[in-house]
Amino acid sequence: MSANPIYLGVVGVGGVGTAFLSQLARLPNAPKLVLLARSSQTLLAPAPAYSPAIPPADWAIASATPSLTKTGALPAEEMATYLASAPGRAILVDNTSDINLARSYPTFLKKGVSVVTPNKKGFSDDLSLWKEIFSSAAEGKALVYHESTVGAGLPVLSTLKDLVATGDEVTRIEGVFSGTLSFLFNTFAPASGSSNAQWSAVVAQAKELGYTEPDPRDDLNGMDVARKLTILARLAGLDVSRPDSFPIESLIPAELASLPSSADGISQFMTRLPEFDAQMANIKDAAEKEGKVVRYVGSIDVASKAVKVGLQYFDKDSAIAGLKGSDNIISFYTKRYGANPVIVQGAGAGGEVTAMGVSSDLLKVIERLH
Ligand SMILES: NC(=O)C1=CN([C@@H]2O[C@H](COP(=O)(O)OP(=O)(O)OC[C@H]3O[C@@H](n4cnc5c(N)ncnc54)[C@H](OP(=O)(O)O)[C@@H]3O)[C@@H](O)[C@H]2O)C=CC1
Ligand SMILES: N[C@@H](CC=O)C(=O)O
Ligand code: NA
Repeated sequence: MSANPIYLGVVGVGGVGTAFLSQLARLPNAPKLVLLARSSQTLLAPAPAYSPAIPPADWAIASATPSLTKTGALPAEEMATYLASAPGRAILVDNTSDINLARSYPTFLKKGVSVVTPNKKGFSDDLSLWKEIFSSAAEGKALVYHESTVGAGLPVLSTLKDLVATGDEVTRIEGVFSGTLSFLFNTFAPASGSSNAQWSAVVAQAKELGYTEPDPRDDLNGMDVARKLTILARLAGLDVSRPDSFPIESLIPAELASLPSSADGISQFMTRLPEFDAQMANIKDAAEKEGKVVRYVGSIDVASKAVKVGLQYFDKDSAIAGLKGSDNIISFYTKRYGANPVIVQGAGAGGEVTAMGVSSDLLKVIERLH
């Protein structure tokens, strides 16, 4: 451990959070884990010494550790104060998809607590929140990294930031931005061979594999892709006001659109989805009749400020049609690279690959805080 230890708070121990904790345990010179929280419970290393630290292990092991302070859910303000009062620089890792925690990033940042997260909500909601996050970071001399908000651990944001920072002009960004929707269409309507899989069964499989958002309707309604495009558009210099400020094609059957957003609503949705398998089969068949496959894609045209999210047909021998598993493919067209785009491709969802983006961001913050 270095002479100036860094203190870490981690919120969220689901698919990504658990994989992140196991990666944290293997990092050289890992920061001291002093706060670990899930929706209704919080573990703290006792102040004022912030010692003993919490072992970077899964929730069951960490919460069985003696000598930790255990409480219920802590308000974000209290977490920020606890981390900011540690005897060294502190970092919050938010592994939830909670909009309220994301709205509190400015509170952490103004107090000098850096933020690392795969949570898209803070960076894709109102433009005012985006601006407040970065002005608060400047005010608190803290850092913000969110690579896994687009393309999971794939180097999507770092590539775009490097292109922009070195004076290239990004003209267009396009591709497949959802690991879940990629997996669904690659499995349900493969470009080679055939599949008898029912849409609802593949949705259940994507949820089981940890590809979907905590609420899979956020993937199927196109909002997850819209949020990613909002983040990319903003980094490319466009002032997108909100993720619903452009048209988004939803794959949620109209009859299921008004189910509640609660856990019970998710379970009702998953139970009733098989009733609508024929609708998705029709979409697949319509593409097949033209000798093509259907895929869910997005694009940003920087000059016209047009952002599009929805279904499109592709030739079976195209790169997008040939994607496998949960792969994303993201093409950056720029002035410098001309007609041949910079392409980033690989798994775009899953606990381990998403946690990798969080862990590598954490390493960048640690390096830059010293
Ligand atoms: N899964 C993936 O492939 C990818 C995920 N992401 C993003 O990563 C984040 C996490 O996803 P994932 O791990 O799959 O989600 P999960 O649903 O598996 O886990 C979410 C975790 O957050 C906790 N949580 C939720 N709300 C709060 C809150 N208000 N306070 C404290 N803890 C809370 C939950 O607590 P509890 O355990 O008590 O329920 C749970 O531990 C999301 O923002 C997602 O968009 C990004 C890229 C890819
Ligand atoms: N649910 C998302 C997870 C990554 O952002 C997806 O499927 O792409
Ligand atoms: Na990424």
